[in-house]
Amino acid sequence: MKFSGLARSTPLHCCDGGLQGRSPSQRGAQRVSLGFVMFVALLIVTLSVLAAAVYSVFKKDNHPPGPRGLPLIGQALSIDWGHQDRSFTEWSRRYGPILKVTAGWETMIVLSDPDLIREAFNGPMAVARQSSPGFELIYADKGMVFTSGEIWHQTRRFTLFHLRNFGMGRSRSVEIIHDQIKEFMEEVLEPNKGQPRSVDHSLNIAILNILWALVAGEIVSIKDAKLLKIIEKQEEFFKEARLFFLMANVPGLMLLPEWITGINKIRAIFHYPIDQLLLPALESHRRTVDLTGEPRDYIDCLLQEQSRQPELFTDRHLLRCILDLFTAGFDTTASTLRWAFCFLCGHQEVQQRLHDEILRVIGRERPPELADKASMPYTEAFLMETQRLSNIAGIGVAHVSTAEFQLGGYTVPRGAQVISNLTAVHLDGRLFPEPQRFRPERFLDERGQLRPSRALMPFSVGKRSCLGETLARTELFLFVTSVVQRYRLRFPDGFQHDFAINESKPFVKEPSPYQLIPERRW
Ligand code: HEM
Repeated sequence: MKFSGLARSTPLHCCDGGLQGRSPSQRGAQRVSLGFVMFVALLIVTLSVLAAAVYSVFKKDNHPPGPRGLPLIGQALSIDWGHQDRSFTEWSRRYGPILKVTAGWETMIVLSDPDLIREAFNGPMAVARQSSPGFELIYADKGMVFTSGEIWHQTRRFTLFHLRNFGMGRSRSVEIIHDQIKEFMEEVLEPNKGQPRSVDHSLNIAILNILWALVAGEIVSIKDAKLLKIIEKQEEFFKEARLFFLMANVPGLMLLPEWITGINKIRAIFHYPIDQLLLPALESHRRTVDLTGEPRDYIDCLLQEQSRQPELFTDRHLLRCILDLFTAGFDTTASTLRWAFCFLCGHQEVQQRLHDEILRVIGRERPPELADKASMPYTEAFLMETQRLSNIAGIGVAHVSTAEFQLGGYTVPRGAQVISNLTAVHLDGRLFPEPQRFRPERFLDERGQLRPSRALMPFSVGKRSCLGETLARTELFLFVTSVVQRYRLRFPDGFQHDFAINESKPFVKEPSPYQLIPERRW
C-alpha cells in the first residue's frame, strides 16, 4: 500500500520512451502532468527566492543599513580590494557612520565614527580576526596579526614584553635608529645635495634594518642587495594580493584555474623572504642560542619559548611572528616618512616653522633626542597632521566579532568583520574642518601647546591597536627632526605635487612618485 503511489508515478519520471504503447490521449495527459509538475517546481523555486528576498528586506534583525549586493557574492565585485576605504567612504556618505556590507560569505560592519570605533575595539566582542581557507597559504593562521584567541593573546604579550626589553622606543633602539638616519643622510641625501632625486628603497631598508636589529641582532648596509630584493618581493606580493583578498572573502574562487587565481605565484612570492632571510637566520640562531641564558634578540626569545611550549611555538609560528613585525612595521613607517617629506617640500612655511623649533630646542650641533619631543609641540603637530592626511592604513586591519553585540543602536552579528574606516574619520570635516588642507596648527591651542584629538587614530585603538606604535613614533620623530635640522627639502623648480596617492601601490598608501632636492642648511 505504502509504495503504490510511487509505483503509479514512475512513468512520469521517465523520458518520452516511457509513454510508448499508450493511446494519444493518455500520452497527452502524461505530457500535461509532466508540464504541470515542472511548472509547480519552478513556482516553488521562484516563490522561495522571492520569499528570501522579501525576508531579507523586512526581517527585523536590526543590522545596520548598507548597499544591497548580488545574491551569493554581495558587494564582492564593487569593493576596491586594494583601497577598501574608498568604497566604504562612499557608502558611509549614503548610509551613515555604521553600515553593513556583504561580500561572499563575509558580513562587514564598517565604522566611520571615532566613538563607535573606540566602543567596538575597546570592548571584548570584536577582538578576533578573520580566518579563511586561503589564509593558511600565507601562514596567517599563525603569528600575531591575523590570529585570534589564546595563540594571539600569548604571542602579543610575549612580543610586547621582549621588544620593550630590547629597547623599543628607548635608548638601545634610539641608538640603532640614529645609525640608520646617519647612513640615510650620508648615502642618499648628501651625495645628491642640490640635485633632484627620488626617495628610493634605501629608506625602506633603513627602517627594515631597525627591525632586523631588534629581531636578529644584525644590521646590513642600506644598499644591501638581499634586503632590497625582499622589499621588492613584498611590494610584488601586495600587488598580486588584491585578488587574494577577494578570494579570502569568496573562497570558492580559489577553485578556479591557476592562470586566473595565480595562487602558486602568490605562494612563491610569499615564501621568498622566508627562504632567503628568515629560515637561515632562524637556523643560525638555533645553532648558537643559549636556551637558558640571556637572549640576544627576538629570535632567541622565540627559540627559548619554543623549548618551553613546543606545541604553540612551532617553527611555522616563529616564522610568521617575525614576518608580522616586518610586514606590519617597515612599509608603514617608510610610507609615512615619504608623505612627511612630500608635505615638507609642498609647504615651505611649515618646514620653516619646524626648523625654527629645532634650532630653538636642539640647536645645530647635537642630534635630536627623544627627550626633546616634549618641548616641540609644532613638530608633534606636524607628524599628527601627516598621519591624518596620509592615512597609510586606511581601514587598519579588520576585527571579527566573537558574539552578537549592540553598537550605535544596531546589532552586530556574531562572526562579522568589524572594520574601522580610519580614512573617513580623518577626513571628516566635522571633526577636522577643511579636512583636505595640510594645517598642523589644528593640533595646537592658542598658546601653541599641543592639543591632541581623540578622533586621530592612525595606529587604531583598543586591545588590538598597533603593537609597534612606540617604535614607529620614535622613528618618525627622529627621522624628520634629523633631516630638517640639516637640510631644506624642496621640489625641483616648476614641480608641484597634488598629494595624490600612488595608484599602483595598494594597501599601504604612499604618495605618487616625486623627486626632491635636499639643500644643506649649514
Ligand atoms: C607609521 C607606522 C605604523 C602605522 C600607521 C601602523 C598602523 C597599524 C594599524 C592601523 C594596525 C591595526 C590595528 C587594529 O587591528 O585595530 C596595526 C597593527 C599592528 N602593527 Fe602597526 N603600524 C605602524 C608601524 C608598526 C611597526 C613599526 C610595527 C612593528 C614593530 C607594527 C606592528 C604591528 C602589529 C604586530 C600589528 C598587529 C597587532 C595585533 O593584531 O594584535 N606596526 N598597525
